[in-house]
Amino acid sequence: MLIRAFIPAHITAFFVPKFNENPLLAGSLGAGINLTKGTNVFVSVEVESVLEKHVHIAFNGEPVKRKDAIISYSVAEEVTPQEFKGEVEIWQYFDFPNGYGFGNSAGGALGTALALGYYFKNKTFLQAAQIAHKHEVLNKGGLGDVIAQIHGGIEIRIKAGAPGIGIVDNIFSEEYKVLAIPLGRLSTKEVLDSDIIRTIEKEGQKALRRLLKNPTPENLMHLARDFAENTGLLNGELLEIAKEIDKLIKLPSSMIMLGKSLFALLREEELPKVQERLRDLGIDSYHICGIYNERPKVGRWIG
Ligand SMILES: Nc1ncnc2c1ncn2[C@@H]1O[C@H](COP(=O)(O)OP(=O)(O)O)[C@@H](O)[C@H]1O
Ligand SMILES: CC(C)(COP(=O)(O)O)[C@@H](O)C(=O)O
Repeated sequence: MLIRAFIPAHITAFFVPKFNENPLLAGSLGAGINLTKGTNVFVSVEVESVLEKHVHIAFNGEPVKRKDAIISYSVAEEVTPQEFKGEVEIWQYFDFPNGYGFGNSAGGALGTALALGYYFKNKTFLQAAQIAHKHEVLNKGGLGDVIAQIHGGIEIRIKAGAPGIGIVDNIFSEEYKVLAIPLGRLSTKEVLDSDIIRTIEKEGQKALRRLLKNPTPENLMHLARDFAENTGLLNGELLEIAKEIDKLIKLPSSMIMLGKSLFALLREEELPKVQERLRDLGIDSYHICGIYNERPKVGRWIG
């Protein structure tokens, strides 16, 4: 039996890290957007063909070693029952590159947890999601991606913590397209461990306060851009490209936390001009997606 889980990519607009020794109480406040593109995880299980439990993970069809996918491996080992003997194969396919701020590590972890929970019927949705959150936080892959991904939509994290503990709200929105431009990697772990984190906390709190007073997608983009520039994370070439895009659309573009990537909310009619400009700038790898307003999907996969 093949199980498939779809987890939306999640882009963070701004955030306030909330560290805690208990990973279920750790997380983040902030806001972000779930996309119609993301991570598909396929799980197949073969029972009793071997004397022990074997877990294999592949990213986009290529097998990955345990140390390169420690988050998903840890999740798989915890969700698969201890006494289980057999082969567990986990195939993760990403629409966006790893490490560019699209929450791939969380998507892979959550997809793995939900698909295995579905197969073994040994966890509830929230129990599986908490295991994904725990390993994501312990390995500093992210803080608030998992809880944001299970809520969908344009989200505001108003109380930090794991799924079932933190609180996520949603902003009402008209039809917007999301332009996402992956331009480079930025290690989430390195940023979370660095000194910028103090400025991130201050700027993130300010943005959250202002967003809750005026909770619109338009305000979100203005606050995201202020956060990105005031923290100094958005600079150099990335900032130059953002300014080019801003000349063509109504709302400011901003930086995807935490990756060297940009995003913008735009109307269908604004697209052709932006696409033309991106072509002129020599940027051909960008994505246009919708906002994903549902919960992640998990179920039996037939063909
Ligand atoms: N699906 C996954 N499962 C486990 N680990 C992952 C997965 N995707 C990415 N990682 C790990 O996380 C690192 C990138 O983390 P992060 O910067 O949070 O990326 P992203 O912004 O895509 O979430 C990668 O270098 C890789 O080691
Ligand atoms: C911004 C970040 C801390 C990291 O995001 P990513 O690099 O996409 O895993 C996120 O998890 C959040 O809490 O908002």
